[in-house]
Amino acid sequence: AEIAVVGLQASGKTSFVNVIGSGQWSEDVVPTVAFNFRKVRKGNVVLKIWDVAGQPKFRSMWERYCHGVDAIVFVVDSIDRDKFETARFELHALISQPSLSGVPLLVLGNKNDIHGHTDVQGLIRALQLDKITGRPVSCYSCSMKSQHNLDIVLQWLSSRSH
Ligand SMILES: Nc1nc2c(ncn2[C@@H]2O[C@H](COP(=O)(O)OP(=O)(O)OP(=O)(O)O)[C@@H](O)[C@H]2O)c(=O)[nH]1
Ligand SMILES: [Mg+2]
Repeated sequence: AEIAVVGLQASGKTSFVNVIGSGQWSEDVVPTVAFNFRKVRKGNVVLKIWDVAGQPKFRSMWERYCHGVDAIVFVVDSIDRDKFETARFELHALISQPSLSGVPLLVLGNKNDIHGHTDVQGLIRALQLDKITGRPVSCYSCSMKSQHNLDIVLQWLSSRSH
């Protein structure tokens, strides 16, 4: 399956790819410039992953990397409520692109190892995920640090392969 990982800066996209790619968790990850590409083998599934940068100047590139993938993974920092509104805006702007119609969407509420994080119900409300139609949409709360829920995330991604 080919997957694009997008979301605001510091939400944990590169951490996600590192953890599922090599099991490697680190506190210091450098902010991504443009994108990284990585191939990850899980059982008999190969995931081709575009890890795209989240800083504002890179967001106009998201659509290009999402075009033609089997799934879009949108990572949210579930502790950083001040950024939910921007995340909602960027997510809806992205998926409203005609070129991305119907592409399955997985929203990850990351950093749930931190006390006070927003749960799945809160994320669905804050990001208005219930307004998204015409594609499969799932939302999980997870942590790259503790690896909580990464098994179901991988299962979801593997089921997108053909
Ligand atoms: N506590 C905690 N910190 C996390 C988690 N995931 C990522 N981080 C931290 O969040 C910071 C940003 O992580 P990155 O993976 O670089 O974020 P990114 O989304 O790739 O950022 P850009 O490349 O700038 O778009 C790093 O300091 C990580 O260690 C998590 O699950 N829990
Ligand atoms: Mg990154």
